[in-house]
Amino acid sequence: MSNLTTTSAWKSLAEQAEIMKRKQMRDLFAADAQRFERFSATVNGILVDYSKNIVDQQSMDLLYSLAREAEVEQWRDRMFGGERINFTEDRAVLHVALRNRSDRAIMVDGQDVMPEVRHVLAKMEAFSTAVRDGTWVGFTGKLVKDVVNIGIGGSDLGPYMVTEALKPYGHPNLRVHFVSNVDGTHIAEVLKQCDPETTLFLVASKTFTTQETIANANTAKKWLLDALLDPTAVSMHFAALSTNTEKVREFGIDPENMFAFWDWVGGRYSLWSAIGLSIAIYVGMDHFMDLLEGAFVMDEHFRTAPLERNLPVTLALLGVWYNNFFGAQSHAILPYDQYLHRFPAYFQQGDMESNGKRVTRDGDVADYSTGPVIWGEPGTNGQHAFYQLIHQGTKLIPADFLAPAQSHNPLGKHHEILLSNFFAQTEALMRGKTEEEARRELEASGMDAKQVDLIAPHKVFPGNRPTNSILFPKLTPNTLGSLIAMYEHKIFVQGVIWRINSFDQWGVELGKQLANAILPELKDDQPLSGHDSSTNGLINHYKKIRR
Ligand SMILES: O=P(O)(O)OC[C@H]1O[C@@H](O)[C@@H](O)[C@@H](O)[C@@H]1O
Repeated sequence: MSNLTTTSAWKSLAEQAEIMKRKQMRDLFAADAQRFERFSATVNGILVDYSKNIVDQQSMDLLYSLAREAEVEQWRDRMFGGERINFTEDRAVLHVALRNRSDRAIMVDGQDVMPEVRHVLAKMEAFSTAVRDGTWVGFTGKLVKDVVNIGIGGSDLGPYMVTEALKPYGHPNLRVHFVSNVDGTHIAEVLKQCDPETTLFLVASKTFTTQETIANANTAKKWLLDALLDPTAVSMHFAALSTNTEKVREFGIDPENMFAFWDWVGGRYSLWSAIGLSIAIYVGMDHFMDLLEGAFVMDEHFRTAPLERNLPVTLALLGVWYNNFFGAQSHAILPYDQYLHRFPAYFQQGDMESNGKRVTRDGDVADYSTGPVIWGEPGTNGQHAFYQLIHQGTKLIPADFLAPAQSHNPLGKHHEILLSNFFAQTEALMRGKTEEEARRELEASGMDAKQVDLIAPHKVFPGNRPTNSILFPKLTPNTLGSLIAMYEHKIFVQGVIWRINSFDQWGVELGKQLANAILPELKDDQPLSGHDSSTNGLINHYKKIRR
């Protein structure tokens, strides 16, 4: 047995869960007029209402004890203190340093990293301002119109999500594009929209060795040079965002145009670093700094608030509650804001690459469930697609609903319609509809008794489906920064409780290794026999039909 499931907090939670499984949230609300006040909190203007969860005060108290027993506070302090908590890669975990807006030093190996952080921010400011105001021109003297970020995973998802989320703040004469997939279609379709004379490429790669990114960057370079015919043009149309100076130089990008970051910035936590240059160019450095500021406010809350009032901690514990005591396999993120349409995809990497682990810090295989499957789509689209299963299916799917009170596009009644759906969904998921209520409704519609018997069971909603509602005034850079940081710390806390290292990603390596072995085997049409029969069969079939 693992240490985790034998702790007293865990055992008490298991007993408590059995009690709570017999309760209905609608009864918990009826019994406690203060339930909303008790189970909601606001940080930096973001209201998180977690009252629509299958918990009572006793459940929450036990969850906070679990966090205490798991030493969440100590681990949090070790992260902020620059300790090498990512022990499998022997690295500190300091994305919080990137948005440290105070003058507090953040130390790694006895050295304050803040001067370097500020230096790169100043360089990003100078560069992004020059591109935005037209001081920076391309090889033929023309202004930049299209910025193409070439990167994948953490070097793509963050800047892509944020530039989509902050479109209302975007420069009117600049377009940003994101090329990630090694499928040539991705870059081909983007380049069709661009003119070599007015395009700036940002090659974003922490390692600068990622196969997809280097392939796309080489294609971009060729496309540029085929048009501009002079190798010196590269320095005016390419910048690199990376930790690997050597590889950047080898690729032919001017070190002047290199924006550095450090091994203590994980890929999926890197949008706050030089990887965010596309954000800074598109929305301007002031707004980028607001994004950092918002994250900093959440960092300070996470660092200093007692567990019982700590939002990331509370959200993490509720996730553990369903994941480990109610058998939930997934968690939905449902933004009622079209600008946040990439937010669920962003946290698919953020959460699943962090907590999709089965080996504990002690090297044992966990005998309990760890990170959930993260998924979601913006409301109201999701309502007309997969909410059926959330409402009436056999699976328990805890969900976060996010919405701004004010729209950037206040057209007619659109926003009220949107928000009425946001409020209605969590109410419906919590209350459900009893058989008696369903029957009464059908009878009132004039249906005869036989038909009512037939239809009523299908109209029953069991309810008791847990949700968090996250409501904020407006999707500003500052609020977005806080929201992202809130989820990052939630993931951190869960990783601590599950005793895993949330900061490595060895799980992506095996596929890379095998692809590298197969690539040379695809060169000629010789049939293969060295793999299993399925892999041989597929490759040999491909070789027959590829031309
Ligand atoms: O930024 P680079 O080094 O190109 O990595 C891009 C992505 O690669 C993947 O394999 C993962 O390891 C991700 O965490 C990472 O964000």
